[in-house]
Amino acid sequence: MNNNGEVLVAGIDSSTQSTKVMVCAARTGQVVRTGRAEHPDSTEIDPAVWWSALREATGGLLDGVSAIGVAGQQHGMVTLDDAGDVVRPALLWNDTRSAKAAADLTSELGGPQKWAEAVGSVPVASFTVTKLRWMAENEPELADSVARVLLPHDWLTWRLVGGEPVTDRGDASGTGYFSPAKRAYRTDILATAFGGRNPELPRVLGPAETAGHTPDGVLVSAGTGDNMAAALALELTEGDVVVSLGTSGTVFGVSERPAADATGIVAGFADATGRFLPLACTLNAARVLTATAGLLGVELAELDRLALSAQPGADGLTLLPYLDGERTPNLPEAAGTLLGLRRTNMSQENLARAAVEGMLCGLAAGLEAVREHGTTVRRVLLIGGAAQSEAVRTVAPSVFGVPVAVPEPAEHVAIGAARQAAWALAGTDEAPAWQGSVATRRDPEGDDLETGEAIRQRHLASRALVHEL
Ligand SMILES: Nc1ncnc2c1ncn2[C@@H]1O[C@H](COP(=O)(O)OP(=O)(O)O)[C@@H](O)[C@H]1O
Ligand SMILES: O=C(CO)[C@@H](O)[C@H](O)COP(=O)(O)O
Repeated sequence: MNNNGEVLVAGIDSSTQSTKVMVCAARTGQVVRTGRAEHPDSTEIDPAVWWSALREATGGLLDGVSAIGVAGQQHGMVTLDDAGDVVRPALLWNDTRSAKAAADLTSELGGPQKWAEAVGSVPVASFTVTKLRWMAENEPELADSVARVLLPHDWLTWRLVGGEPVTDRGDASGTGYFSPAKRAYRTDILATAFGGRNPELPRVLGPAETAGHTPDGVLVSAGTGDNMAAALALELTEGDVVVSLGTSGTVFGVSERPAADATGIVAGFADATGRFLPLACTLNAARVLTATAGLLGVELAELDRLALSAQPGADGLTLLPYLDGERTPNLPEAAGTLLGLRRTNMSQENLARAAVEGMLCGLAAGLEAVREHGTTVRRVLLIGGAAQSEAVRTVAPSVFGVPVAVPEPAEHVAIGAARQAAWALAGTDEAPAWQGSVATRRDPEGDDLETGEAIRQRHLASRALVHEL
């Protein structure tokens, strides 16, 4: 409670690049305090680093807070031994070493269709199940000492409350051994993947259930995956589709029905309310812009200025921005490609524009896929770090071909985790109605739709040419 007698809740977002904290009024969602701490740039990480970041980001902010919710980057493999100690550094969602394990597992279970039916998704290197297979094959002695497997948010929640580890449907649905439709683990799939081993899994809590209490008596909610938390913050209704531009680029909407896409483009996740969250994810989003800015030797604001001073289409330059490999399309070993260079178009402006367009085209393909799988797309809600970019905000409506709204404030994952905490505290059937955020909206104008379509088609043709897709 604060000095005005208002009940306070805290949401924590432990995502790829940083931990963010939002302390909010439980009744309205108004943000009263914020905190942040950075993570190292690596695809494997000792979970103790997340714990230090959580303590740093929350330092002094939790006084008077009645409930906490933790949202985390999805899929990361946290392995614990009998004593509860970490067996090896966590392998993160963007670590592609398990690409072959993913392909092997896909055929062993009878192909993509069987996987989509069993767990809602076809596994790629991001999924926890593939990382366990990789560990079983490459580190069998370490695998033998694994007594329990958790996800990043499960582990942090457990560090806060102790006792029996728990998770929620949303995050569990990204493991590859949980069926969102049946709301149950597939321990048979886990054992097959992990060389016959049967590690303990966290108990799956309902959306408003309590994970436990901190030693100071603060309630901790079930927590969830970062994309699920963002969906909870934005109170999505039919027709709203989120595009999140963080380390990953994600496209998702809330659905009453589970998805089962045998092409593997759309993952059939669960959300944090009891519904479903069909989602497409790219490995290359905000960092395409930071890497391009680095190459050009400019700050992000200057990258924006350069991109906006080039013509749409970057005078024929196309960047396939697979700088960290790619997940959608499934090209884990790919590198980036710049096509269409001419002496006359080799400018900083065109390269900056091609970076923005190339990143957004990857998301446009995801948008098309979620649409094909039954999600109505009336407008895009643009969130995540790179939604702060003026160039991204300007180019997105034409490349996506729909109106784009940019809600404020920006840390929606942490706000969603805080809303879940307020829900668990209230113990009501529905999450508390919060005031929501004001969004600035831009519609495609004039020739934007034709221009965007031409940019998308050129991107797809370039993809097909380089990667034989
Ligand atoms: N104005 C901006 N233009 C482009 N990128 C930005 C801008 N502001 C922040 N970013 C980028 O957003 C990323 C962080 O976004 P965030 O959603 O917090 O990522 P994650 O959740 O994956 O940790 C960083 O790569 C950062 O450089
Ligand atoms: O793997 C996925 C979604 O399936 C990623 O979206 C991760 O959940 C990481 O999110 P960010 O740190 O990029 O927000």
